[in-house]
Amino acid sequence: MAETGVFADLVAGDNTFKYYSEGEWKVSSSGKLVPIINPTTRKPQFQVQACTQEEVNKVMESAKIAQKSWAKTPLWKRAELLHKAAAILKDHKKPISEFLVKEIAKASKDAVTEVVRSGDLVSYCAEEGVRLLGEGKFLMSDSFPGNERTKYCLTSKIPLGVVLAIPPFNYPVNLAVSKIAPALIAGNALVLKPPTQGAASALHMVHCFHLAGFPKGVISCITGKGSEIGDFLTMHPNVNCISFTGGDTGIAISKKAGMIPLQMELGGKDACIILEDADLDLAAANIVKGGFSYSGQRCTAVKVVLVMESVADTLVKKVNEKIGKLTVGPPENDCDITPVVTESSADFIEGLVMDAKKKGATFCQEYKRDGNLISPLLIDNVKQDMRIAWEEPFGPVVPVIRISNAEEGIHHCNASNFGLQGCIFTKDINKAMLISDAMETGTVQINSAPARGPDHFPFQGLKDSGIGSQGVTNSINVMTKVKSTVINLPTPSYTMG
Ligand SMILES: NC(=O)C1=CN([C@@H]2O[C@H](COP(=O)(O)OP(=O)(O)OC[C@H]3O[C@@H](n4cnc5c(N)ncnc54)[C@H](OP(=O)(O)O)[C@@H]3O)[C@@H](O)[C@H]2O)C=CC1
Ligand SMILES: O=C(O)[C@H](O)COP(=O)(O)O
Repeated sequence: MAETGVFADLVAGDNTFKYYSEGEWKVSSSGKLVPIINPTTRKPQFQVQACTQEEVNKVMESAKIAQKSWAKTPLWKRAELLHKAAAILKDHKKPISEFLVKEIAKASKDAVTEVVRSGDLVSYCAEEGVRLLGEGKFLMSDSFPGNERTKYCLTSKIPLGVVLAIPPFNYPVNLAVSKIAPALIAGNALVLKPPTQGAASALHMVHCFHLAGFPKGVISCITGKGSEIGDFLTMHPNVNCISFTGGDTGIAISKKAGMIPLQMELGGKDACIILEDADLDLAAANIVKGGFSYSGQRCTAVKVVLVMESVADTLVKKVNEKIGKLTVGPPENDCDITPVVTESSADFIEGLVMDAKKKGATFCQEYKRDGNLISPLLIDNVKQDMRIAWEEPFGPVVPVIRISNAEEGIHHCNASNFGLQGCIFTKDINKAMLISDAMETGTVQINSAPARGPDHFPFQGLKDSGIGSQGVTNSINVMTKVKSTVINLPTPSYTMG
């Protein structure tokens, strides 16, 4: 593993890494380490520091101080540093991706893609920030009834202060930089709490920002179990904004957080509605890609297929043919289906599968599990009383519900407590638009599986799927607020024509 060379500073011992505070790599005074279990071997692979509350306080204090001078750093210089970090990150895609393979069992080629995509996101954000934050608004008072032109209002976007970023395990690098880059370009300081599974990759990514030369305290990284230090972090008085991606934890955080802006991207039960006129080959390919990439551990995975009864047999056959070609095995071998992240996650998935079996669903493949490795499974004839109709497996299992009209599909989608994305397969764009408008989700894809990317697209969930919107531009907006200065003139002044 990449323990030497450019990453030597963050190594605290054999497969053990430091946390990042005040521009330095440090060992926690707690003397405690948090193990990261390799999902494939189910044995401890790495260890990170279990940071203490005092260490969190120190990070927050230095972030607060550093932010003041960072906000006064010219925008072009902030962008320059981000471009530099992006380049360093991409240069080190190989070692960082190796950590992703070992700690979250992401297939090698997908792990490399995640790091490259992250570098691109950071650069794009630097560019977008320069344009977006370099502009303000100029309003004149006489457009509002009863006013003369005596007031000129100048607005600009200013940073919030300290942004706390908490990403989930499935994209520990990409979903971290999607919070870090917009926060930094906007002049905020950023404190990262990476997911425990994914912390080693995230720490190595943070080191790329260190190598780029960000001033001390502008970016920091606290490690430890969310269940132990999470509340202390999210309720810390120095935090001025929380950007969180993950599961129901986000709902709890939003109830506890103070009066600060929240950006929450939570779970999903993305529905895939297939109409009679759909291109079934295209639909089948997207169900397999959407439902099974990274073993279904994506918030945007296809999590329920709602297909018209008249084409259901043909569609299921086509999907099964493709599932039969998926490779199942370790991430090192670039298999399509790799072990799910934890044993408890595999147990949860198995619970959903067994419930469907007990209630009479049709299994298109035999259910197979070896440790955390679950073989891909399509479950047909799923009924409303089955848990898998409503809950997200976050694993390689896709339920199929047969419907007799589009309204049934829309109804099922909208009855969910989630509302992240959804998709429709049809050749009739007029029908697609009507269904899209009726679906209560943040995004609807027409003739493609749900997806967050490209990373500059808006990405948001309704209902329990989130608060606010992500995507490069929206994240910069969430992490800034508007400041106005009004020039009051003693007499009205009109520009001569
Ligand atoms: N909408 C979206 O964009 C996405 C949504 N998700 C959803 O996330 C879930 C799976 O991801 P997973 O990582 O397991 O999600 P979790 O909600 O369990 O964890 C997400 C992050 O929160 C941290 N955390 C845990 N407890 C607390 C706490 N009390 N306070 C603050 N932070 C805490 C975790 O740290 P630690 O690891 O140390 O526990 C981790 O960094 C699924 O439900 C999925 O749908 C996932 C990806 C994207
Ligand atoms: O966490 C997730 O699952 C992602 O936000 C989904 O991203 P993707 O659609 O680009 O895989």
